[in-house]
Amino acid sequence: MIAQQLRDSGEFLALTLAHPDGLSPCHFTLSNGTHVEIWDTGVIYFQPPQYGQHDIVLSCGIHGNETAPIELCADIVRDILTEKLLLAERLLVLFGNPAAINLGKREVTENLNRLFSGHHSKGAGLINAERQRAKALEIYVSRFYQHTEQPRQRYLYDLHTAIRGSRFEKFAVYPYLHGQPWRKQQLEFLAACDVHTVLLMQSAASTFSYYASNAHGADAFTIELGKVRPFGQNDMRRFAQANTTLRALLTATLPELPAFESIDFNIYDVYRAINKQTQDFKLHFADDVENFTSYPIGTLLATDGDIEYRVEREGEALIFPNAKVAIGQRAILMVVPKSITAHLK
Ligand SMILES: O=C(O)CCC(=O)N[C@@H](CCC(=O)O)C(=O)O
Ligand SMILES: [Zn+2]
Repeated sequence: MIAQQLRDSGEFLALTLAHPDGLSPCHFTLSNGTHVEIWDTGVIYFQPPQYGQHDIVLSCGIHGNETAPIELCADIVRDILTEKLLLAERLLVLFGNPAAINLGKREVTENLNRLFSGHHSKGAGLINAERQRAKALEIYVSRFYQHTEQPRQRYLYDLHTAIRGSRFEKFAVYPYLHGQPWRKQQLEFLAACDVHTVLLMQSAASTFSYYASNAHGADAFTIELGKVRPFGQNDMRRFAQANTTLRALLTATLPELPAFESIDFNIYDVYRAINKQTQDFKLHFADDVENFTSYPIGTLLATDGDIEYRVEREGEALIFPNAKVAIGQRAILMVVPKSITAHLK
């Protein structure tokens, strides 16, 4: 019944949103031979009869109000289920937080993207749906990657949108690699997605992309596609290149990509994170100040009780400023331009 519905309509997102708290596993095979398994609400696995060397996880809706990537992934899933897109790689698609998507909110109780790498079970433990979901998503990603002993290339692209506008509308966060070189080929792939701005994290994080990178050796990124808008209000033409390039990866039709040239990129080092320590945390710039804005050295950025945070370095720019985060969490990332011709592989 569900299988037939999905084959006809391809509406896995609608099915997910109708069952935000869980969906019984089921599986079926499309007439083109692609095997489909639903592992849970928002969790769908595809295995084509012949597949290449790439194990690809596409995730979206880790934050419920970041709708452009949800629309993009829902379209890809629909096209696979209705056999318009002939998959050539193993693929796991995740709609991260269905209950938050239904509410049109970033989170229900807690920020899901701060709960990975076991953070879901720290402190009070698995006390809410987001903590349980983070743990379940880790299990699904592990199951997907551990399918075979043979070495395969693992990817995870976690698609988001930023709360604010951004001077560079599309950008990626490259998780901390613990001193390993950044991958040129992945930067070329991002450029093909029309993502030319990359932030290099310098420390471990509790995000989904860091988890996939660190725990599974995946090439993993958080990719920001524009600004938060309600469903139906996204100009998807702005993400057409990301859509086309991801589909080319899935169908093994990616053309040879232009070679990495540092001139094509804005690369930034994440130089420091400012964490909120008290309820008095306050930003000293307007809500419409965009990501990547920089101010002269000494400018007051934020106060937290008696603590003042000022611009420390020439060219330092602000990313993801948000005074509403929970105490203890990052309220701004500060980045500085970097040249990375060395330390690439
Ligand atoms: O615009 C914002 O303030 C947040 C947008 C967003 O959700 N970004 C991710 C980035 C994750 C990472 O650092 O890799 C997040 O904050 O979870
Ligand atoms: Zn997000």
